[in-house]
Amino acid sequence: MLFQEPKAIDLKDYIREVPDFPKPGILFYDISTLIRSADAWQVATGRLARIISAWQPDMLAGIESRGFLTAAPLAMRLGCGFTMLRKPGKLPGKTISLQYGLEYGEDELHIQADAVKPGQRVVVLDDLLATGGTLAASVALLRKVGAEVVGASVLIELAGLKGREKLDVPLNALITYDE
Ligand SMILES: O=P(O)(O)OC[C@H]1O[C@H](OP(=O)(O)OP(=O)(O)O)[C@H](O)[C@@H]1O
Ligand SMILES: Nc1ncnc2[nH]cnc12
Repeated sequence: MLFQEPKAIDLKDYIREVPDFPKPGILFYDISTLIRSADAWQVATGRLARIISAWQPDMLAGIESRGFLTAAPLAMRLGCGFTMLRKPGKLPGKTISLQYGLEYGEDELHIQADAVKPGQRVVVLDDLLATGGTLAASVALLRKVGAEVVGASVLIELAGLKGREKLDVPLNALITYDE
C-alpha cells in the first residue's frame, strides 16, 4: 500500500542552496537536508511512487550516485527490479557507454549490456535535472540495451537550463526552480 502523507510538507523547504559549489558561479541544490528528514523523505518518495506507478514499469534505473538514493527505495516499494547506470570502471562484464556534458563539467555513464530484458518498461530516476545531458544519455543507453523507456523522474528540475527539451520521454519533477 502506498504511504499516506502525514501532513502538508513543502519539499523546497528541505533543499539547501549552496553557492559556488562545486565550482564558482554554480548554485548547488543539496538534497542531504531532504533525505536526513524522515518525514520529508517519506513524503517525497510517496509522491514519486504515485507518479511512477502510473507508468507501470517493470524496472527502475538509477543514475550514480544521487539517483541511486531515489531509485532503490522506490524499486522495492513498487515491486520492480533495479538497474544501475554507473560512472566509468565500476560495472563488471560487457558494458555500453556514452559521454555527455554537465552543468559543471563532463562525464561518462555505463550500463551492463544485459541490464534489462528486451522490451522491459523502464523508468529512469535521478535527483536533479540541470542541462539534461545525464538523463538524455541514460535514456539512450537504456534503449541501446533493449529497454522501453516509459518515463523519467527527478526530485528537482532547474527549468531555466531547459534540460527537459533534451528528453523525448515524459518527465516528472517534484520540485521546480525557474532560474
Ligand atoms: O542535467 P545535467 O546537467 O546532466 O546534470 C544533472 C546531473 O548532475 C549531478 O550529477 P553528478 O555528476 O554531479 O554526480 P553525483 O550524483 O555522483 O553527485 C546530478 O546528480 C545529475 O546526475
Ligand atoms: N546546480 C546543481 N545542484 C545540484 N546538483 C547538480 N547537478 C547539476 N547541476 C546541479
